[in-house]
Amino acid sequence: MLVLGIAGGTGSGKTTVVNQIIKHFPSDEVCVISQDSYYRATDNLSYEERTKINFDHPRAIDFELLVQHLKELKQGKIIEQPVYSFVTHNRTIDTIQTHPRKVVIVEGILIFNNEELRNLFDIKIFVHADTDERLIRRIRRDITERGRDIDEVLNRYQDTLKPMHQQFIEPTKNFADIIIPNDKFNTVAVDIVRTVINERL
Ligand SMILES: Nc1ncnc2c1ncn2[C@@H]1O[C@H](COP(=O)(O)OP(=O)(O)O)[C@@H](O)[C@H]1O
Ligand SMILES: Nc1ccn([C@@H]2O[C@H](COP(=O)(O)O)[C@@H](O)[C@H]2O)c(=O)n1
Repeated sequence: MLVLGIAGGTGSGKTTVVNQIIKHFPSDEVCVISQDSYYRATDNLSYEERTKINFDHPRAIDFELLVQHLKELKQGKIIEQPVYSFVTHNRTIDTIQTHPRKVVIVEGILIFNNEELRNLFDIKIFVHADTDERLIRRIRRDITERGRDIDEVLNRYQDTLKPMHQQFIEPTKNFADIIIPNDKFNTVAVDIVRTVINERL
């Protein structure tokens, strides 16, 4: 099994890069785990209280469960990956059965921040896009796909997202084996990653 970690700031294009990588592999050879699925369950909080959570701080993530699940996949076990709702800001009651595959990809903003998780990756990739580009993408995506309005996105950006990115995400670029510049769609970099995967398998 080859485990890839793909990190990068919000809107850098992690999900897009993952989708470009996996479309060239048969579906029974690759699986994806998203850090977003592992936001902590907060059933004890009201919706109003959940909107105030700092979702860009490492403590918002259930790294214990994420590490446990990745270890179980490595042991050949099937896991129940949680399903998270960006609309309710909470885990849903659903899970996705995720099977161990030859290639396992873990993607998320903070995955290189946790040492135990970081040490489970065979290849570490950081997707980079400029700050203004990421903010533009985030505004578009969160309004069309995540049920937000412009004030929500900009307030969150100023209050937590930008400072947390500088403190917890950008420094982890130093852990990367490969940095993908993704201000424009970068098919060359994706081809290189696919070649590296094929060579290692
Ligand atoms: N290279 C790119 N050029 C233009 N838009 C992009 C690029 N990569 C991703 N996007 C768009 O930006 C938004 C955020 O991308 P996404 O892959 O979801 O980022 P992330 O997973 O890092 O938050 C999506 O709407 C996606 O289509
Ligand atoms: N309820 C939530 C939970 C997280 N976020 C934001 O998601 C970003 C990480 O996801 P990406 O797909 O963009 O990597 C992160 O920056 C959180 O602020 C949210 O808005 N609401």
